[in-house]
Amino acid sequence: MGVSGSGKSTIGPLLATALGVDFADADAFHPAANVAKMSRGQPLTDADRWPWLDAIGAWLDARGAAGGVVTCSALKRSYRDRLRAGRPAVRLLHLSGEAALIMARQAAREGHFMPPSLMASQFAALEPPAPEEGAITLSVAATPEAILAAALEALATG
Ligand SMILES: Nc1ncnc2c1ncn2[C@@H]1O[C@H](COP(=O)(O)OP(=O)(O)OP(=O)(O)O)[C@@H](O)[C@H]1O
Ligand SMILES: O=C(O)[C@H](O)[C@@H](O)[C@H](O)[C@H](O)CO
Repeated sequence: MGVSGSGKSTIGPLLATALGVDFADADAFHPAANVAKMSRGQPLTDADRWPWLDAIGAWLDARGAAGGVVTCSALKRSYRDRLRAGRPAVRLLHLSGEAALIMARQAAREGHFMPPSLMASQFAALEPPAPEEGAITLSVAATPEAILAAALEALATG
Protein backbone atom coordinates (compact mmCIF):
# COMPACT_ATOMS: atom_id res chain seq x y z
CA MET A 1 0.00 0.00 0.00
CA GLY A 2 0.91 3.64 -0.38
CA VAL A 3 0.10 6.71 -2.40
CA SER A 4 0.65 6.89 -6.14
CA GLY A 5 4.37 6.99 -6.83
CA SER A 6 5.40 5.33 -3.57
CA GLY A 7 6.84 2.36 -5.45
CA LYS A 8 4.18 -0.31 -5.22
CA SER A 9 4.62 -1.42 -8.84
CA THR A 10 8.39 -1.41 -8.36
CA ILE A 11 8.61 -3.35 -5.10
CA GLY A 12 5.58 -5.62 -5.50
CA PRO A 13 6.98 -7.85 -8.26
CA LEU A 14 10.35 -8.10 -6.49
CA LEU A 15 8.59 -9.28 -3.33
CA ALA A 16 6.38 -11.75 -5.18
CA THR A 17 9.38 -13.25 -6.97
CA ALA A 18 11.34 -13.52 -3.72
CA LEU A 19 8.40 -15.24 -2.01
CA GLY A 20 7.62 -17.43 -5.03
CA VAL A 21 3.98 -16.32 -5.22
CA ASP A 22 1.72 -14.69 -7.81
CA PHE A 23 1.73 -10.92 -8.31
CA ALA A 24 -1.01 -8.54 -9.38
CA ASP A 25 -1.05 -4.76 -9.77
CA ALA A 26 -4.10 -2.95 -8.46
CA ASP A 27 -4.26 -0.74 -11.52
CA ALA A 28 -5.35 -3.82 -13.49
CA PHE A 29 -8.52 -4.07 -11.40
CA HIS A 30 -9.83 -0.55 -11.98
CA PRO A 31 -12.95 -0.34 -14.13
CA ALA A 32 -12.31 1.72 -17.28
CA ALA A 33 -14.43 4.51 -15.79
CA ASN A 34 -12.04 4.83 -12.84
CA VAL A 35 -9.00 5.07 -15.11
CA ALA A 36 -10.79 7.64 -17.27
CA LYS A 37 -11.67 9.67 -14.21
CA MET A 38 -8.12 9.71 -12.85
CA SER A 39 -6.76 10.50 -16.32
CA ARG A 40 -9.02 13.58 -16.32
CA GLY A 41 -7.46 14.65 -13.03
CA GLN A 42 -10.44 13.77 -10.85
CA PRO A 43 -9.82 11.85 -7.62
CA LEU A 44 -11.76 8.65 -7.06
CA THR A 45 -14.53 8.61 -4.48
CA ASP A 46 -15.23 5.87 -1.96
CA ALA A 47 -18.04 4.65 -4.24
CA ASP A 48 -15.55 4.37 -7.12
CA ARG A 49 -13.18 2.39 -4.95
CA TRP A 50 -15.42 -0.24 -3.33
CA PRO A 51 -15.85 -2.48 -6.44
CA TRP A 52 -12.16 -2.13 -7.16
CA LEU A 53 -11.22 -3.18 -3.63
CA ASP A 54 -13.59 -6.15 -3.87
CA ALA A 55 -11.97 -7.22 -7.14
CA ILE A 56 -8.58 -7.13 -5.44
CA GLY A 57 -9.97 -9.18 -2.57
CA ALA A 58 -11.37 -11.72 -5.01
CA TRP A 59 -7.93 -12.04 -6.60
CA LEU A 60 -6.47 -12.80 -3.18
CA ASP A 61 -9.22 -15.34 -2.47
CA ALA A 62 -8.46 -17.10 -5.75
CA ARG A 63 -4.82 -17.57 -4.70
CA GLY A 64 -5.98 -19.76 -1.82
CA ALA A 65 -3.48 -20.85 0.80
CA ALA A 66 -0.54 -20.13 -1.50
CA GLY A 67 -1.25 -16.42 -1.17
CA GLY A 68 0.07 -13.68 -3.40
CA VAL A 69 1.36 -10.14 -3.53
CA VAL A 70 -1.02 -7.46 -4.74
CA THR A 71 -0.44 -3.71 -4.82
CA CYS A 72 -3.21 -1.40 -3.71
CA SER A 73 -3.03 2.21 -2.60
CA ALA A 74 -5.38 1.25 0.30
CA LEU A 75 -5.25 4.84 1.46
CA LYS A 76 -7.99 4.74 4.09
CA ARG A 77 -8.52 2.52 7.09
CA SER A 78 -11.96 1.59 5.79
CA TYR A 79 -10.43 0.32 2.53
CA ARG A 80 -7.93 -1.80 4.40
CA ASP A 81 -10.61 -3.16 6.68
CA ARG A 82 -12.62 -4.10 3.59
CA LEU A 83 -9.63 -5.91 2.09
CA ARG A 84 -8.97 -7.77 5.33
CA ALA A 85 -12.54 -8.74 6.19
CA GLY A 86 -12.64 -12.55 6.15
CA ARG A 87 -8.96 -12.66 5.16
CA PRO A 88 -7.05 -12.87 8.44
CA ALA A 89 -3.78 -13.86 6.75
CA VAL A 90 -3.45 -10.55 4.89
CA ARG A 91 -0.28 -8.65 5.74
CA LEU A 92 0.05 -4.94 5.01
CA LEU A 93 3.26 -3.33 3.82
CA HIS A 94 3.19 0.46 3.64
CA LEU A 95 5.60 2.25 1.33
CA SER A 96 5.96 5.49 3.21
CA GLY A 97 8.03 8.62 2.82
CA GLU A 98 8.32 12.34 2.34
CA ALA A 99 5.70 13.81 0.05
CA ALA A 100 8.33 15.82 -1.82
CA LEU A 101 10.34 12.71 -2.71
CA ILE A 102 7.31 10.66 -3.73
CA MET A 103 5.82 13.50 -5.75
CA ALA A 104 9.10 14.06 -7.57
CA ARG A 105 9.33 10.39 -8.50
CA GLN A 106 5.69 10.29 -9.52
CA ALA A 107 6.09 13.36 -11.71
CA ALA A 108 9.25 12.01 -13.37
CA ARG A 109 7.58 8.72 -14.29
CA GLU A 110 6.43 8.46 -17.90
CA GLY A 111 3.65 6.59 -19.62
CA HIS A 112 1.24 6.34 -16.68
CA PHE A 113 -2.36 7.57 -16.59
CA MET A 114 -2.13 9.03 -13.09
CA PRO A 115 -1.45 12.79 -13.35
CA PRO A 116 0.82 14.59 -10.84
CA SER A 117 -2.09 16.97 -10.17
CA LEU A 118 -3.80 14.20 -8.20
CA MET A 119 -0.96 13.79 -5.72
CA ALA A 120 -2.33 16.33 -3.24
CA SER A 121 -5.57 14.35 -3.06
CA GLN A 122 -3.60 11.12 -2.57
CA PHE A 123 -1.83 12.52 0.49
CA ALA A 124 -5.05 14.12 1.76
CA ALA A 125 -6.82 10.77 1.61
CA LEU A 126 -3.96 8.80 3.14
CA GLU A 127 -4.65 7.53 6.64
CA PRO A 128 -1.38 5.92 7.72
CA PRO A 129 -2.00 2.53 9.33
CA ALA A 130 -2.73 2.62 13.04
CA PRO A 131 -0.56 0.45 15.32
CA GLU A 132 -3.29 -2.16 15.73
CA GLU A 133 -3.30 -2.74 11.98
CA GLY A 134 0.13 -4.32 12.33
CA ALA A 135 1.40 -2.90 9.07
CA ILE A 136 5.04 -3.12 8.09
CA THR A 137 6.30 0.37 7.27
CA LEU A 138 9.00 0.60 4.62
CA SER A 139 10.90 3.80 3.85
CA VAL A 140 10.76 4.74 0.18
CA ALA A 141 14.06 6.61 0.58
CA ALA A 142 15.92 3.28 0.38
CA THR A 143 16.84 1.48 -2.83
CA PRO A 144 14.34 -1.08 -4.15
CA GLU A 145 16.76 -3.85 -3.18
CA ALA A 146 17.01 -2.54 0.39
CA ILE A 147 13.24 -2.14 0.62
CA LEU A 148 12.82 -5.74 -0.54
CA ALA A 149 15.30 -6.97 2.06
CA ALA A 150 13.53 -5.02 4.81
CA ALA A 151 10.17 -6.38 3.71
CA LEU A 152 11.38 -9.97 3.73
CA GLU A 153 12.98 -9.57 7.14
CA ALA A 154 9.85 -7.96 8.63
CA LEU A 155 7.60 -10.66 7.17
CA ALA A 156 9.86 -13.39 8.53
CA THR A 157 10.05 -11.93 12.03
CA GLY A 158 6.53 -10.57 12.29
N1 LIG B 1 12.97 2.94 -3.90
C1 LIG B 1 13.00 3.63 -5.04
N2 LIG B 1 14.08 4.35 -5.38
C2 LIG B 1 14.11 5.07 -6.51
N3 LIG B 1 13.09 5.16 -7.40
C3 LIG B 1 11.97 4.47 -7.12
C4 LIG B 1 11.86 3.67 -5.94
N4 LIG B 1 10.62 3.12 -5.93
C5 LIG B 1 10.01 3.54 -7.04
N5 LIG B 1 10.81 4.35 -7.77
C6 LIG B 1 10.45 5.03 -9.01
O1 LIG B 1 9.41 5.94 -8.67
C7 LIG B 1 8.41 5.95 -9.68
C8 LIG B 1 7.07 5.56 -9.06
O2 LIG B 1 7.13 4.20 -8.65
P1 LIG B 1 5.95 3.20 -8.96
O3 LIG B 1 5.41 3.40 -10.33
O4 LIG B 1 6.44 1.83 -8.61
O5 LIG B 1 4.86 3.70 -7.88
P2 LIG B 1 3.41 3.16 -7.61
O6 LIG B 1 3.20 3.22 -6.14
O7 LIG B 1 3.21 1.83 -8.25
O8 LIG B 1 2.48 4.23 -8.31
P3 LIG B 1 0.97 4.10 -8.83
O9 LIG B 1 0.15 3.79 -7.64
O10 LIG B 1 0.66 5.44 -9.40
O11 LIG B 1 0.93 3.01 -9.88
C9 LIG B 1 8.86 4.99 -10.77
O12 LIG B 1 9.49 5.74 -11.81
C10 LIG B 1 9.85 4.10 -10.06
O13 LIG B 1 10.85 3.62 -10.93
O1 LIG C 1 -7.01 4.85 -4.71
C1 LIG C 1 -6.65 5.52 -5.66
O2 LIG C 1 -6.75 6.75 -5.75
C2 LIG C 1 -6.03 4.82 -6.83
O3 LIG C 1 -5.72 3.50 -6.55
C3 LIG C 1 -4.75 5.47 -7.20
O4 LIG C 1 -3.86 5.38 -6.14
C4 LIG C 1 -4.25 4.88 -8.49
O5 LIG C 1 -4.90 3.69 -8.87
C5 LIG C 1 -2.83 4.56 -8.54
O6 LIG C 1 -2.06 5.06 -7.52
C6 LIG C 1 -2.32 4.99 -9.87
O7 LIG C 1 -1.61 3.99 -10.36
